[in-house]
Amino acid sequence: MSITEFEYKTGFPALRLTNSNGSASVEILLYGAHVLSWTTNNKQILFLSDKAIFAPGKAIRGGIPIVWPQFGPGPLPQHGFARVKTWRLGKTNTNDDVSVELHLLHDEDTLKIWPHKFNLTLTIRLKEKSFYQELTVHNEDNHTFEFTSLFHTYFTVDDIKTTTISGLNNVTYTDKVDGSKTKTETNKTLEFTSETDRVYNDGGKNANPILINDCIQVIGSGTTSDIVVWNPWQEKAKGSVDIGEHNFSKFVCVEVGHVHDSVKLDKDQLWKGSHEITLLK
Ligand SMILES: O=P(O)(O)OC[C@H]1O[C@H](O)[C@H](O)[C@@H](O)[C@@H]1O
Repeated sequence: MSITEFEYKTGFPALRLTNSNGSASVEILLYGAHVLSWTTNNKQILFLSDKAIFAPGKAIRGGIPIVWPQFGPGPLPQHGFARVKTWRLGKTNTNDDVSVELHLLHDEDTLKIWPHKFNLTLTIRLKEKSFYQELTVHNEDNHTFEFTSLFHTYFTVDDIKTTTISGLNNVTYTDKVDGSKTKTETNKTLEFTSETDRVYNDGGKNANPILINDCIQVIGSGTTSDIVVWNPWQEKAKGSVDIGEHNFSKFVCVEVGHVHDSVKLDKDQLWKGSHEITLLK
């Protein structure tokens, strides 16, 4: 079991966590507390675009961006600022499962655009077949603040056209590619034939775990029970500088979080949200 510090590309301090027999590893940038890669059983689970842009202030296309304190468009930049800030390494543990804690504290720049004092801790834990992330939000201000939060995970798939997702049957969702209409999932298994951008409200309350291709299981916590499912499809991927037409079929985003409404966090209070991803076979 080890934790190694290294530099990713030029100027991006990074960490590599490896389990005891070397069969699983994860790579994390301090920039965005961004998980770039998770391999287990010699299989890369996450998708990272070959056109991803690594530059200060830019979001990285692929891996697991942390969406906080705002999901989607709004008064703040799209998906908030946590994914484009540099986090600080805190506690590490190599005794049981290998894990690290990363921290992000409010600063002059965040206070200018979001006038609330916060302290975020992201715990990342690697087990042999699974990977766990937990975000703790501490309200360090003297008033209540609100936020939405999401683990924006990009999963690598052989072909989006043959990809299936199960576990969402009967769950209500907002269809962002159909005028944000509210619908109920009628399919036992979700398949992809066109651009898909859906916010399943309280998806996680549904007792079923989410399964991607019957092989990867995704589970949120009680506080993170919404599931966003996204693939931009060919045209939008072509128009996106950091995706590219050739990449649209290679990934699906299955994102666990709390986005159907805002979390209201009182002063001095803590909020925790997590997800666990397991390779079943
Ligand atoms: O391009 P980004 O800002 O990273 O957002 C990528 C996607 O994130 C989520 O999945 C949203 O539901 C989509 O509407 C959005 O297009």
